[in-house]
Amino acid sequence: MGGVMVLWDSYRTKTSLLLRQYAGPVSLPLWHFPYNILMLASTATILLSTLLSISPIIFSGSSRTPNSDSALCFLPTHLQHLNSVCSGLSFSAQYQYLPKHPWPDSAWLRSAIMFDVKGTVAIVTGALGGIGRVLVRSLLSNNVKGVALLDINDAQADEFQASLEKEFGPNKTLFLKVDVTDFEKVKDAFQKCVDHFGNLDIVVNNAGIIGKIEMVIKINLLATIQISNLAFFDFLPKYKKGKEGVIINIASIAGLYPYYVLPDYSASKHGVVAYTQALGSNAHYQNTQVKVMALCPGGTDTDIWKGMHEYYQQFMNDIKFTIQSPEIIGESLIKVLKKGNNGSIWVSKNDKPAFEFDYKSETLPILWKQVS
Ligand SMILES: NC(=O)C1=CN([C@@H]2O[C@H](COP(=O)(O)OP(=O)(O)OC[C@H]3O[C@@H](n4cnc5c(N)ncnc54)[C@H](O)[C@@H]3O)[C@@H](O)[C@H]2O)C=CC1
Ligand SMILES: CCCCCC(=O)CC\C=C/C=C/C=C/[C@@H](O)[C@@H](O)CCCC(=O)O
Repeated sequence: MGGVMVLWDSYRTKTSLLLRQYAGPVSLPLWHFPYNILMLASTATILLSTLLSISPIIFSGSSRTPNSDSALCFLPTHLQHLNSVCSGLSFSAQYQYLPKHPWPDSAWLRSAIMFDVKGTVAIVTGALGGIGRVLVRSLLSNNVKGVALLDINDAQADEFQASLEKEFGPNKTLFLKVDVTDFEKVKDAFQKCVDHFGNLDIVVNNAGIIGKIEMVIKINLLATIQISNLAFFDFLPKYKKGKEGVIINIASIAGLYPYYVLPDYSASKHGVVAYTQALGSNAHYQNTQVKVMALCPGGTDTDIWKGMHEYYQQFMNDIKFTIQSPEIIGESLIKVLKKGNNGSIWVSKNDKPAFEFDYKSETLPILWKQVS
């Protein structure tokens, strides 16, 4: 490979490994330098290599905290070269994330590398609930080919499908009555979805409850893991229409902070977040080209709150958080689908569109406030 490569990563071992395996004639391992120095070094590299007419390859390898310091920067004209190099590096997911800094960027570049929702097929679990309905509508307004609606409750399925048909045209949805804890039925539903729509690109694990502990763990955590595995290993790699498939797990901000009002629910959602980050590592991505991300809503106005045990009701007033309208979760889903890095965790609260969760800046101040 001809060119200049600049690598930075908080994980020195991985970076060294990559250098050993892939580095070109000139490589600059910069793991201990502050971000600003790295950016300067990268700028100089781009300028120099452009002068010398060679291709600069500049990327970070931070798979754990894909945030501002994991920016991947390159010149549009070198995209092809980058593509070929990155595909051999298991880093291809990283260039979904475009820099939050003044590197060359363009509408063309973004559209060339963002996940394209148009024409895809999605499965949404818990599709008839408050958030589920919004997710389905949002996918359809973004021109997906079809959505399979999975829910244990079929009471309003016909009515909901009829309203979708009126809004988005015929044959866009397939309702399947499925309990997500019944894995055989889930597998059957996945196959029916593929038979019906011809492919499968997006799986949204949204079904969730508060209630009896066993059911909370089974539905919120176990079923999310089982369905993600089914999608990740069996269905998405085989049936995705484009380069990538995507799994989005709907967790909660109660999966990011210990939510003492609902300890078991909070535990189940922490599990979902941890599982998402683990399966969403680039070591897995390189085998399947499937991204795994989580979206964590804040308190949202749906029927889930009705399932709350009366013991916990007494604490509700202790926690001051705004209850947002479910609508914002639809917009957030599309943002995460298009822009999310593999393994990234997103928050959507207080009626604001999703932002990527950064443990360093978000968790520590709140935990500090709670203990002091
Ligand atoms: N509403 C809120 O404040 C927040 C909700 N969430 C999460 O969002 C997701 C959706 O919740 P909401 O729409 O608020 O609740 P919801 O109660 O309105 O909807 C949940 C849907 O899941 C379905 N469902 C329940 N058990 C199922 C099973 N075993 N198999 C298949 N479907 C099943 C229900 O029939 C219902 O349609 C859940 O995972 C929840 O934990 C996360 C953060 C905040
Ligand atoms: C009855 C609960 C229904 C379950 C639906 C949810 O997922 C609720 C999640 C909503 C609120 C969680 C609040 C957690 C609050 C605290 O841990 C707090 O200290 C963190 C606040 C930080 C923030 O606003 O992001």
